[in-house]
Amino acid sequence: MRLRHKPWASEELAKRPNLVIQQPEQHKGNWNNCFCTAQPLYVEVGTGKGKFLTGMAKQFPSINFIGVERYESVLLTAMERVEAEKLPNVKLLHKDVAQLLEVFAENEVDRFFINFTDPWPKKKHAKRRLTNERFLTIYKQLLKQDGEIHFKTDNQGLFEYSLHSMSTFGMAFKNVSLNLHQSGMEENVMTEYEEKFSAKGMPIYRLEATFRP
Ligand SMILES: C[S@@+](CC[C@H](N)C(=O)[O-])C[C@H]1O[C@@H](n2cnc3c(N)ncnc32)[C@H](O)[C@@H]1O
Repeated sequence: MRLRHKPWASEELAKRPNLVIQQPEQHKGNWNNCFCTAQPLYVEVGTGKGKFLTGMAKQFPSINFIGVERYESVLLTAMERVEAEKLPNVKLLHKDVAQLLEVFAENEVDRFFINFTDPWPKKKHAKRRLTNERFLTIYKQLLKQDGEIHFKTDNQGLFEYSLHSMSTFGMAFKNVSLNLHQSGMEENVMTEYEEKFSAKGMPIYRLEATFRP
């Protein structure tokens, strides 16, 4: 992702504390209190500019959504998008996914979405992939008993790596697709990157996975 440095981003994000949660650690175990309604909690890691999050929150008002993103300049666009739609069921966190154990309690999350995460193709960078065992350990602790991970990517290498990484971790799969847009799946909300890659004719890979089959 090409990042445009926005030195004012931090200040802008801090002006919307009801949307961009400033000290998320304080809400650990009580995220439902941050929303108008107590309902299932879905978290998108590496949310980017928030297109998927916003689309999902509109489509599923009876779910609470949190988007996690480590770059403020990107999160700012997500914030503007969510604000424009006036969505009561979305919050944003400026955090690295590696820090999520500080922010959520065990069994607090119903679903994680990992969309078009950076593939980090070099072997020496494998630990940075959001489907590496380092991150799976975190998701496992935070997910409820029947919680799921939904993963989409355009990158065949990352998809194969993730299937291997998740199955080595003992996870079970369902609804695996090697060409999502030809699979007839309804209700697919496209992400920013998904739109870009599918417009170029690239197949989109997708899977759903659980830790406790
Ligand atoms: C390639 S973009 C995809 C954005 C969006 N999910 C989409 O599909 O359009 C990946 C995003 O994940 C974020 N990201 C990658 N690793 C992260 C991490 N460890 N913690 C938080 N965000 C991360 C990046 O900053 C970037 O915004």
